[in-house]
Amino acid sequence: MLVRESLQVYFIMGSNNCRGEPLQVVEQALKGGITMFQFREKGSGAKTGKEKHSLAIKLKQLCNHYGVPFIVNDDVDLAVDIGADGVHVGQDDEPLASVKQRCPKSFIIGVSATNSTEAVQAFQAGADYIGAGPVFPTSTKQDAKLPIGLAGLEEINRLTGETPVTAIGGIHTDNAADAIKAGADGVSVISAISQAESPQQAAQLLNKLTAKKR
Ligand SMILES: Cc1ncsc1CCOP(=O)(O)O
Ligand SMILES: C=C1C=NC(C(F)(F)F)=NC1=N
Ligand SMILES: [Mg+2]
Repeated sequence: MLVRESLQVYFIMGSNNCRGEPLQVVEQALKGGITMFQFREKGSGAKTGKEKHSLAIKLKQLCNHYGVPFIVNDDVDLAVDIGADGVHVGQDDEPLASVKQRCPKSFIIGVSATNSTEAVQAFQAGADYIGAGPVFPTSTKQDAKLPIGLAGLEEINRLTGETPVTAIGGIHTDNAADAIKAGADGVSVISAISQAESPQQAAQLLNKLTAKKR
């Protein structure tokens, strides 16, 4: 499976990001055509321990059923333990080299970058993909840094060579195509799908807006 293709519509969610039942929201998003899913159980009201573990397993099974890669945010031990397809780590998490040592060779390992320096470091460390952002203002991540804008996204894409890049932060149907035009290989969203009236329709529309002209 090519990571670049899987990055087209990358839905990220935790139980505290959605109004409804997490499993129902993710199933709708899968039906709508998300191409990768990240379990990000973080922030106020997030589950922990056994509750988090069992939700992760249920969501992984759902993604497996739809043939969509299942990625765990931050929690490397959980990702390895439940047989996820990969893990996403931030700058202040464990360094990529040591994460790699603890994960199966087949793991997809993604790294966050909030500026060009971090993006180049991730590229040089051999990240399988880079999450560049926040591109636009977002209220979903409490400690999000200053938005880098489309110019910042373009610069990161210029500097990271062949490493796939996904744009994250305030991405919605009105700016998703701009992110692709700025060179991103795909978009990552939380609220655009998790807070949508119909997560399925939101996913469908984002899939259309991010399809690369062949
Ligand atoms: C996890 C994360 N990292 C940078 S911005 C962000 C939150 C994105 O949420 P939304 O898609 O609702 O703006
Ligand atoms: C903070 C994050 C930044 N980027 C990404 C992704 F979109 F997956 F690359 N996920 C995160 N959790
Ligand atoms: Mg690139």
